[in-house]
Amino acid sequence: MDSNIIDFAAFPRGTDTDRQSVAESLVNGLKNNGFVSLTNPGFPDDATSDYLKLAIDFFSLSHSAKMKAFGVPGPRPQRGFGAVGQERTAKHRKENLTGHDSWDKLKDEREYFDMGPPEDLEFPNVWPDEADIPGFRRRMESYWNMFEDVALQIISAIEMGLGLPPNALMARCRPSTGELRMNHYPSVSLETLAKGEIKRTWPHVDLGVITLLIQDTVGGLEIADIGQGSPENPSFVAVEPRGNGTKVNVVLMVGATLQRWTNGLLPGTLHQVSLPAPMRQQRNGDCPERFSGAFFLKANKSASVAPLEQFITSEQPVVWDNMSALEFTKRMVEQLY
Ligand SMILES: O=C(O)CCC(=O)C(=O)O
Ligand SMILES: [Fe+2]
Repeated sequence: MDSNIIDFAAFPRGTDTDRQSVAESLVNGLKNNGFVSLTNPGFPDDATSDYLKLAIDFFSLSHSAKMKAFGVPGPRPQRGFGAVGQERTAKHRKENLTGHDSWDKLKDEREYFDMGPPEDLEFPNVWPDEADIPGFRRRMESYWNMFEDVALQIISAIEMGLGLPPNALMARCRPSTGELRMNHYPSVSLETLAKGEIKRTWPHVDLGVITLLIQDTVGGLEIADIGQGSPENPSFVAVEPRGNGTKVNVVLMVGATLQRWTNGLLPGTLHQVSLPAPMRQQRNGDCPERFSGAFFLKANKSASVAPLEQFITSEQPVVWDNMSALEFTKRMVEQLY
């Protein structure tokens, strides 16, 4: 895998030639490596580090304060707080069961908070008490808009890089039902992780269109190397918080919806959260706590998750069911608990 870092600055601001060049490198990176790391994705200075600081503030609340924003598990878009072990990412991938006798034992050692569009009345957000964490709701709503703006710019770039007419993907995204998440991985003993039933996050593909992922400096995010390994035994490569001395602001991943829209041309990014690279040879001790943030750009609720006609050929027929993006979310989320 090459360094796979793309400077996105020229896409929103450059000439047509610059924009085309960024768009093509982005799509080639997604096709060949399954993800890309972006510098200058378009966030205001310090926004991503401030977002991670807000995550620290939220997860430092008492359990009872966090539970005031509890997100009831169910077949619907995820909202609110989920305690450690509640979401079972392992269940999204049948290969994760290999060598284990029950799904119930495969757990993710992480807690999380999810919010959907600020104005969503059908699946409203749930919030902690303002008195417990003043300004949390206001700041999250503003971050949601910030992440959505950048994600939609990236959709324009992907559209261009794929040679699609303008709006071909955008029309299925807007108004988006994106979800902004914060993750906290508590400190966990290496002995617990070595048993193989509990992971920080089990291998999975996110279900939205694209994911923008930000992480603190602990490390541990790993992405399957396309072309290496097999579905039963993927070959994971660490995606360090900073690459080649360059400040990488965001990791861009392909979700299951975009994989479907492109009929598999852009493969869904298989990823997991494992030990930070320097701890791999260690047997004893604790893996330090870690924080990350993700924006899952999700399609308009009524958009289809079927491939665009441009990607359907006799060699590459459609292999997935057609349904609305909302139905797809419900089916996938239902499997997670
Ligand atoms: O924490 C990370 O780096 C990845 C989190 C993740 O995969 C997710 O929230 O879907
Ligand atoms: Fe993920």
